[in-house]
Amino acid sequence: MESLSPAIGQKAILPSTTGYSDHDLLLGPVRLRTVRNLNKACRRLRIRVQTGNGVSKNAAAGVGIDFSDPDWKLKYSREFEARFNIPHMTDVFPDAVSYPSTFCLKMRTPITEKFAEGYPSDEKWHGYVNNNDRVLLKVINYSSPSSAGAECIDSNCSWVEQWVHRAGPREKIFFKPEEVKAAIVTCGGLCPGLNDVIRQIVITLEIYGVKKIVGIPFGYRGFSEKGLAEMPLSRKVVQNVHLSGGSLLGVSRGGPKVSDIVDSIQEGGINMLFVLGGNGTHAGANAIHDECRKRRIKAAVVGVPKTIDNDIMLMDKTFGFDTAVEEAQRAINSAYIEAHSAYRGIGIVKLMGRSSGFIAMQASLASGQIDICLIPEVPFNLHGPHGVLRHLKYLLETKGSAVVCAAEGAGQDFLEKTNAKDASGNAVLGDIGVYLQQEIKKYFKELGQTADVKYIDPTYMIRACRANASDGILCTVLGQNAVHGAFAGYSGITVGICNTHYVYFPIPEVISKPRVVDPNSRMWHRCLTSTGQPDFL
Ligand SMILES: Nc1ncnc2c1ncn2[C@@H]1O[C@H](COP(=O)(O)OP(=O)(O)O)[C@@H](O)[C@H]1O
Ligand SMILES: O=P(O)(O)OC[C@H]1O[C@](O)(COP(=O)(O)O)[C@@H](O)[C@@H]1O
Ligand SMILES: [Mg+2]
Repeated sequence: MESLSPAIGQKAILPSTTGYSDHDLLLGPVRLRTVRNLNKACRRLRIRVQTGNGVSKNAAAGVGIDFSDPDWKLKYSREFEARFNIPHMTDVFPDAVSYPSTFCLKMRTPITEKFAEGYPSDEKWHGYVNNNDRVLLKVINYSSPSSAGAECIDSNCSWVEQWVHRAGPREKIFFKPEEVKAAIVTCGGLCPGLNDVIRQIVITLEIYGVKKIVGIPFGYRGFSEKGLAEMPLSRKVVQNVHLSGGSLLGVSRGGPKVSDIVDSIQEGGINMLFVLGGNGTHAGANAIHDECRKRRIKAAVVGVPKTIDNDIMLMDKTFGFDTAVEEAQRAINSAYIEAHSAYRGIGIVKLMGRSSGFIAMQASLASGQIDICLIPEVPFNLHGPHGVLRHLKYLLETKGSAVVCAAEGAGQDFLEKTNAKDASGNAVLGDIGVYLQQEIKKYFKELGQTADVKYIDPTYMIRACRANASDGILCTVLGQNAVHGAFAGYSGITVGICNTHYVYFPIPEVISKPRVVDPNSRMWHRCLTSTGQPDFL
């Protein structure tokens, strides 16, 4: 490893291989020879090393801005507003006609069948969201770029307001309910809460007065594969679907070209499409939205982000994540019991998380039973004086047992690369859990010491289950807001929760890159505090 021995008061530039890069750190009176020592020193000096992740974020945020311009903040805010503008039907059809909303909870019974005489409205009802309502995207005013997790635009970390669009029902709608044919599709892997979202979309569409609602079977494939017919949906059909996990409609990876999907949309007369899926699905949804615009189809394409990995940018969390973390507790607790009851027992639990370690981090934090948490975002050594194996030896000597929680994507550098891809083009990863189990057994065998290693892989169990109560509520609000967004004439948008408020984002902003755990974040530091694990570097 590169040796670091800068003088006191000098700036240290760390090698990029450490996972920390390009940051400036004023050093105190500590001789620093390795990154490990530097990390220790940082803790002693109570200063934090800015991660590569955080710095690149900071640098990216301020790119192209002339900070000497006294109006730079105003200009930045304007550019931000333009970036987060949500596409509307009137962008393409300036003469599109709007109608008073049929979503008025004061006029629910009886639900009007015909709207020829005009739509019911109640002037006294103040349940609508104004198109100009906004929600603050960032709520922390960082006083310094060295504050944990600081996301700064300029070198002073100046406060600049960043607003995004508030979700909810609008007073004017751009679709006549009797002319709507709405379709719902669920793509990618399973996620707790898919049925809850489907249910809420159907129920809300019916409240608006929509009669033609269909489900597209088995993801985007349902648009093209022969023999897969649309599934008629109604409140009656979806009434109890949230009581079980999975997707009523089925899911799939891979599928037809975007142009074929749009052909199918056109042929089927679909003018509202609700797309439930992760980053891949949203890339598809945005492409469908673009293609619809190109063909001048008056359709609304609205996404609802679905991923237990929680790897979608800008939102507090995605639905299903909390449930997955909760389900993971059972596997962790079993691993703990096995390890704790065995003579020199070691439990390993592998949890989903292809490129983001949120499930492993939160599940470790929640359980309080994990000694070592390994995630894709934080490199680690297995062997050597500071490796995971040496620490396990220490744990067996001091505690008598140990439990490791590894995210699926952690430590992939140790495994042979196959370049295999799934039908959607996602990399198929090697099994880090099996590898850890083998290496741990080998290590203790070579030492001539006992280690009773148990590996638990609950992979599909944490997502093939019913949503818990908090996810159920999140699904409800997201599903309803997806329908409100479509009726309001927006398209190419997705719904999310942001600082506890519900918002609409333009799709490209949330899929520009996967959301990952920031190793400089307070949450990762809290996880390290809880497990007590060293840096493994
Ligand atoms: N860049 C893309 N453009 C269009 N469609 C995509 C794109 N990436 C993935 N898809 C499609 O989206 C669907 C789900 O993608 P996948 O990556 O499997 O799951 P997720 O949406 O959960 O990330 C698949 O049918 C896949 O073909
Ligand atoms: O075996 P499958 O169905 O491809 O799913 C496994 C993948 O599901 C995930 O939870 C993510 O799924 P999505 O892409 O659907 O969000 C990954 O962490 C994991 O690799
Ligand atoms: Mg994905």
